Amino acid sequence: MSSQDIKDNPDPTPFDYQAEIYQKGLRYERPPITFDSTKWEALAKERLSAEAFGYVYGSAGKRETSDNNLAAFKKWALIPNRLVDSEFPDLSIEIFGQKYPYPIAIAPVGVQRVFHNDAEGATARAAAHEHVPYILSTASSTSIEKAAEANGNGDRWYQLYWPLNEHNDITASLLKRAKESGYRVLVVTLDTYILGWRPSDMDNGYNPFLRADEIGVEIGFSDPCFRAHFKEKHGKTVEEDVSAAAAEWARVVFPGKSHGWKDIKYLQENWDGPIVLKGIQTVADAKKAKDIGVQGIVVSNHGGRQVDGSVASLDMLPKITDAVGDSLEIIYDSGIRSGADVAKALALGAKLVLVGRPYVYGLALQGEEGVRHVLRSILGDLDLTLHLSGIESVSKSHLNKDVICMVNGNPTAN
Ligand SMILES: Cc1cc2nc3c(=O)[nH]c(=O)nc-3n(C[C@H](O)[C@H](O)[C@H](O)COP(=O)(O)O)c2cc1C
Ligand SMILES: O=C(O)C(=O)c1ccccc1
Repeated sequence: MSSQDIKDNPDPTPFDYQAEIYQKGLRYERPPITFDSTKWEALAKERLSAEAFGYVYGSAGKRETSDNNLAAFKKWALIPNRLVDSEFPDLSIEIFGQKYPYPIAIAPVGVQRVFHNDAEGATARAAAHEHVPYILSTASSTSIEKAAEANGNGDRWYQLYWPLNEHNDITASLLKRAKESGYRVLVVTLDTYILGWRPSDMDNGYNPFLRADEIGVEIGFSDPCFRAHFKEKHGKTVEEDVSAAAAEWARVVFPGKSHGWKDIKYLQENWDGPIVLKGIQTVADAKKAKDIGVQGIVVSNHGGRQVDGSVASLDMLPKITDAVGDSLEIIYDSGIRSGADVAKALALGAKLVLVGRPYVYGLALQGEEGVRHVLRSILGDLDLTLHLSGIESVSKSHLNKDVICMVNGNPTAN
């Protein structure tokens, strides 16, 4: 066997991955990146510039929300059940009418050229290889079409940073491009109509989105409607003044003003497919999402990057699931760092969980292979965590109070 073993196996299960790692270990072959998920951040810090690391690691204000997100997972504990006569767990889920082998997806993350030259292309390829849905950010360094090409036969979703109504023509153009390039689900991010107060980026004077070297503006610069708008307003083409064009694109997608609930209708009229609202943190908003007729929500606080001093996203998950879980698909992000974290979010009501910063660290460390490593690590960890807890499938762990309890509190398991 060669070091190509894992790559040559077109469909290794997470368990195959673990077995091959130990076999290679017998031949003194060590994996290029650690399996200790708590170390990826520090390794990425060594690799990236201070600005780039500050950008991904950075959070709003004193990092309280970010810290709360991580601490919230420690308030819950899995409870292993014994003598459950079962095979390896079935990790598959069905969401929006499609079956997926695993309950995780790639969170939308902008400006990926900051982290690796292969940028979104690497992430989109890694996601397709690992059969994990890929979500492309509007703030990407790669166009909608090129990311789709890299993602190939993978399942892809498009995350919209939503221009105000006066720019509905640009919104319609982005949606049309996404549809034509095979993006299936529309994810509308509601919590970032302007960037939060982020001390690390401000200390570095660093906003990659404003940079004219096409780090986060590729989707705008390749959009015919945005190009026409820029020409009309500035009397020049995008290429004739890339700095002004980058600033204009930033104004269009981060206008500093939020839409209202009534505006969702426009998206429903212009997107033929499931719509998911990302950034929901209250039961009241979850109910509004349900009433307005979208298909899903992402319970998320943007990894604590927007509002400091706020509630952990995980703390809101059970409440929101109780209120709307039977009428909407509930997706979760903010603070997922390991397989056990995924298992906890599933038990507390999420159908699907988005992995954010960890895969960005993988991308920084080793491009496409690094992202694949992080996804396989989290999945392998999840697989064994469920199996060794006597949980036969992801669907059985969903909302199952027999597999999770609160530490130092209730509700406890039976
Ligand atoms: C560097 C970075 C860029 C991000 N860019 C976007 C984005 O363009 N669109 C979006 O909806 N969310 C974006 N997010 C938020 C993620 O989708 C996700 O909500 C967050 O990373 C979850 O928190 P966690 O990574 O701490 O688990 C970004 C997050 C990071 C770390
Ligand atoms: O940094 C972020 O959290 C984010 O959403 C974003 C905003 C602008 C450009 C790229 C990502």
